[in-house]
Amino acid sequence: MDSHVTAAIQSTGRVAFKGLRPPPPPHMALQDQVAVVTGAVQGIGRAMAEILLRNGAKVALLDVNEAAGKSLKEVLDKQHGPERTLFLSCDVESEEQIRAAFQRTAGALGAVDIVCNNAGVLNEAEWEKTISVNLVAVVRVTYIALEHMNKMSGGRGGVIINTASMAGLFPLLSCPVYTATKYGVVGFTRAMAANSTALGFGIRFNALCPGFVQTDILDNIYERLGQFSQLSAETQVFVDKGVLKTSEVAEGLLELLTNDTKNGEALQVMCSSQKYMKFPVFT
Ligand SMILES: NC(=O)C1=CN([C@@H]2O[C@H](COP(=O)(O)OP(=O)(O)OC[C@H]3O[C@@H](n4cnc5c(N)ncnc54)[C@H](O)[C@@H]3O)[C@@H](O)[C@H]2O)C=CC1
Ligand SMILES: CCCCCC(=O)CC\C=C/C=C/C=C/[C@@H](O)[C@@H](O)CCCC(=O)O
Repeated sequence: MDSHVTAAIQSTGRVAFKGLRPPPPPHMALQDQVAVVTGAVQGIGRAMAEILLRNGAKVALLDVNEAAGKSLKEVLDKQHGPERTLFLSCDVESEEQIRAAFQRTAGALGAVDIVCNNAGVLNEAEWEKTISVNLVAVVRVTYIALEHMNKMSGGRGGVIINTASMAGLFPLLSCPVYTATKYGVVGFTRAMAANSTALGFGIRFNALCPGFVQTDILDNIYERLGQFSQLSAETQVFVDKGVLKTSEVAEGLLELLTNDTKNGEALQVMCSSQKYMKFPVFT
């Protein structure tokens, strides 16, 4: 039986039907934790911000899209109260803007406990931009986050979750550069996790690897694939097999945040299941 249904029966004493079931109880571990989410105003990032807020965290929403950021903040203020979120216009390609965003978050919401490196783009024609946002910026944000969170330099530790993709585990032939960035994110995450254990950062690092998700990234696939657009039909075949809702990806985030046994893992989020990637062991 679905575990949410089981939980609903236990908490209400009656059978809850799918679609009518009450929301799961909040994870107390996230209560009043301070999270920074990049690419937070729409798509997967927005669903991440929403699940964090529902579970009691305070969230700094970082994004380049100022108009969408301001209107999302208005919506979230009504649901959770104005003191629970902060919208910060921030381009993750700018070290200066990231530093300012972390300072403002710490000042307004408190010391940062959680970072979700989620901002990403897919444009095989502008492939240098794709590497810059999807991989270089993940490293940049992570190193600035370490200055705030590393237990070895006065921080209090925490969790960093990087949004990779199934394309970081299995190559998507229509977008080789996007695939390379996501393999890079998985590799960086695993290396930082091992570093953290070796050097005592007190920070867990994990990668979230969704399959196709219903967001704007799936619009205009043909244009996004540039010289590989002839393969768009092949990619569309994969898309037609099933597309996730952003809320399903957010459930994967919750698992990685709250399961404190996980460090250096890549969680595959697919339509039929969630499972941890089994990596070969190097001896
Ligand atoms: N939609 C999908 O099928 C999948 C998406 N992903 C990954 O999930 C992440 C989120 O993507 P989606 O929600 O699908 O896309 P989306 O396009 O809906 O959202 C991306 C967000 O990132 C922001 N952003 C882009 N460049 C930025 C920058 N330089 N600085 C700050 N913010 C920036 C955008 O303004 C937007 O709000 C990306 O890393 C993507 O690669 C992973 C697997 C599947
Ligand atoms: C061109 C649009 C890209 C959208 C952005 C993404 O990151 C999409 C996700 C990329 C790849 C998805 C692959 C999904 C594969 C699964 O359907 C399955 O074939 C993999 C099964 C692996 C397993 O079960 O071991």
